[in-house]
Amino acid sequence: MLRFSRTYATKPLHQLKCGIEIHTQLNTKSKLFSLSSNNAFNSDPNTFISYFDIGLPGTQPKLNNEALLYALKLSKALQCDVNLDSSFDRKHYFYGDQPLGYQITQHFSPIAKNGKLEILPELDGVKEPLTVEIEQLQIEQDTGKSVYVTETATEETVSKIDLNRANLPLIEMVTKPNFTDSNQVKVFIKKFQNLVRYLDICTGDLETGAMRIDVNVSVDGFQRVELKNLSTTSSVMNAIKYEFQRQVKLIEAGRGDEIIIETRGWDGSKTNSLRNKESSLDYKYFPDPELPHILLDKSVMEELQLPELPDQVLSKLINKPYSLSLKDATILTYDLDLLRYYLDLFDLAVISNGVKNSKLPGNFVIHEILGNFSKLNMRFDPELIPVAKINELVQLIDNGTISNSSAKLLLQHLFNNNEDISRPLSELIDEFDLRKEETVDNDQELVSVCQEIINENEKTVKNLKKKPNGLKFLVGQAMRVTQGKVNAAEFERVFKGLLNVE
Ligand SMILES: Nc1ncnc2c1ncn2[C@@H]1O[C@H](COP(=O)(O)OP(=O)(O)OP(=O)(O)O)[C@@H](O)[C@H]1O
Ligand SMILES: [Mg+2]
Ligand SMILES: [Mg+2]
Repeated sequence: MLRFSRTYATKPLHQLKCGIEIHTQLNTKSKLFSLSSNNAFNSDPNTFISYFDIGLPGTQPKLNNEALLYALKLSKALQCDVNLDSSFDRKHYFYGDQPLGYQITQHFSPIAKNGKLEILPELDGVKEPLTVEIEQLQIEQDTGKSVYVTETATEETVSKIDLNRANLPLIEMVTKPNFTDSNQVKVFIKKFQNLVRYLDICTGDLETGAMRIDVNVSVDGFQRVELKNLSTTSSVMNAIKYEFQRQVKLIEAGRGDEIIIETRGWDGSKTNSLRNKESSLDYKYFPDPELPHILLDKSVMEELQLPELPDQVLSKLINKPYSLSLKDATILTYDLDLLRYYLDLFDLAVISNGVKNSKLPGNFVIHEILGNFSKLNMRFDPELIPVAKINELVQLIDNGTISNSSAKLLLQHLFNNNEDISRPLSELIDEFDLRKEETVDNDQELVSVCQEIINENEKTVKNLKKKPNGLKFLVGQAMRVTQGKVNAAEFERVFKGLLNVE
């Protein structure tokens, strides 16, 4: 018989270690070192370029202060030590999409170091807390794009170059290798994405390349491998899992030394070597003589104001007066438009108009409104259903004019017949006969409806002890009979009384 000691059985056999690098493209008005517009996404190739962007001799870089401001905002949000004297360096390599022959980056003296981002059980739904240490932030230029096209006439593959992206501002953020499982990486990416959106410095989208992630993976202290071309969070996760397994197999076969420092790509199902250490370039870094140092006064960081950040918003939402579940609060923080809509509704309905059931705004926005948008296959759009309308609806439920289910029907109607948005709700309520009837409000009436349903569903009633879900079925029947004019909770109460169940 096999015996495992307690520690042996619970300790993972192999230790994963991961550090990540994220390139964040800043949504400034102009490029990093020129005045061409930073608005090139989806436009014709080579239409957003200046002489400097394409590397014409004699042109000189001038730092865009807006990009610097964005970098400082991110540094502050990540609690970094900001460097009061940072500078730019040239990283040399030859490639068609890099016309200068070098990339301007911050190699020797980056803008910020030693930050952190906390992953917390109470806000991020993880089991263990994790402090992700930020090694550094550096400001650098983006490169152009190479596009490979096969000409139909000659069947020759040619490489075309689009320099719209050249010289766009990027921040490279490098974490320490603090991650020990892929889920932590996923949570971190989501958190970072949300952070840059709240700071309004980047769209945070991976699909468009506005955010690009490289992951470094090592196992049991062997060499690290860098993974590139990861354009979705799921490809990041899958690539880490695949690479972990690949390295574990080598280690278990006693071939751990074959794991070499290299860059590997992800093709959707496996990682493939792109370049190894021997072929890695010597970038011959040296300080850019054309760019002055960035000299900052200490007071700049103290005076820099940040907007409310995602973690602060999340804590606000799960506490009074909102008291949302972590899950619902998280959904709201992922979409700034939806968050504003919810807060406006809560303000109007609960704070200004005294709606007693403070759960109604959350239930309507997160479940009903989002549900209707997703049925229509649409992104949330606050224009389609004005918040004032939902405020009215919520009040009508709260003061007992209509039931919850009638309100949901009404909302669905407004989604499907958007022209009715301008009609008063009272008119629609009368038209569809949704007003709660006084007689139905009366317990006697409810009892007789429920009794009839009990008589018609003997089997469900008999099995109720074994299958308590049967109660929901009975309530559903009663709702159907009364066309949703009575709340489900009312019926549940009467059924429980008549059937003597808890
Ligand atoms: N043993 C390790 N296992 C996994 N990751 C590691 C390990 N050691 C370092 N890393 C990670 O590797 C990354 C190194 O990034 P950094 O930008 O400093 O250098 P680089 O990858 O060599 O340069 P480049 O920017 O040219 O890719 C960091 O995210 C760091 O956390
Ligand atoms: Mg790297
Ligand atoms: Mg790097």
